[in-house]
Amino acid sequence: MPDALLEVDRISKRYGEVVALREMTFEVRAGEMFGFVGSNGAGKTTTMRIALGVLTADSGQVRWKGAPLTFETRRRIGYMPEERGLYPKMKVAEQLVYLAELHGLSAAAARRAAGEWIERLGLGARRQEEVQKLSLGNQQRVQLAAALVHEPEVLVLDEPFSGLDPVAVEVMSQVLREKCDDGVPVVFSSHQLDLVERLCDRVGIVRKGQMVACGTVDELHEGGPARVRVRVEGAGPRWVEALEGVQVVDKLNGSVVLELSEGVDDQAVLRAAQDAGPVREFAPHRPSLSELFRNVVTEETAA
Ligand SMILES: Nc1ncnc2c1ncn2[C@@H]1O[C@H](COP(=O)(O)OP(=O)(O)OP(=O)(O)O)[C@@H](O)[C@H]1O
Repeated sequence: MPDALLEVDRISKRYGEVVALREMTFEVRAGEMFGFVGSNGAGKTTTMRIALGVLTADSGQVRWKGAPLTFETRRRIGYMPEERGLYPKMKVAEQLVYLAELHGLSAAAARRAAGEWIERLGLGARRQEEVQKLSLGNQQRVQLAAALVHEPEVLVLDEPFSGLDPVAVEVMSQVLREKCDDGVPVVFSSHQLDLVERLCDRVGIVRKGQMVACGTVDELHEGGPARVRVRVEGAGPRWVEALEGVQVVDKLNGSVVLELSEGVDDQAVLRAAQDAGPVREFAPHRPSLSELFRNVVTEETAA
């Protein structure tokens, strides 16, 4: 397993009475895309702000390559804040050149990098427009360019996909994947779980300021109850209701997803299905990230 590049180690943070983070912990490795998911108010933005040094933690530590983050190492992070933070009256190209120079690039290198990202992100026709006059999605493209223009060694992006049209989602996904392939770790938060599942190597689910599950989607499911997806032609729900320790947890395009309690023999379920009618589908069911997330949120509500 490759070494962690960015480590968030037991970070806690309160805002007055509100406990925003409780020992939040995770790590991101070279070339890895890490998806950060959680309900509204779970603590994602707070974590990212602390990782960036925009906000200080009450306790815990953020490390880059094993050493605590310093002002210097923070400059190597490409950040896309949730509140976006562009200068509204500045023109697109001017803004990107300015931000690149702020990160230490020479004037010539800044102009070159800004020009490259403007083209890459499909902003060529907008380069001389004021940011405030752009559509929300285009402003977001500029924001991504701003996070990338100084060739960062790690990318931390707060909801980079929100509000983007499908083409922009693809452009952004490709850019992030390329960065990962170059070895740059990418962390991003999102409520679009299908997208997170499709793009990310690993996922962290945050609940009430804590990391409650972290790993690949397969790892997150490990140890969970067995599930099978079954489609019996022309059969209603009766045959399942008659089975002990089996319950329907989902319905998908004419199939049902069954959860089997420990000790239930899946072959007995198959036989019961065959008795009910012609079986057109019978397969192990791997839960989607949305399903896993729903389980966590349900636990939260029940807690
Ligand atoms: N400046 C602040 N003052 C007081 N409380 C705050 C402040 N910022 C955040 N909080 C609280 O801290 C908790 C974590 O908020 P945070 O914005 O980190 O969540 P989030 O996971 O990013 O949510 P969302 O998905 O809605 O963006 C919430 O309870 C929020 O109300």
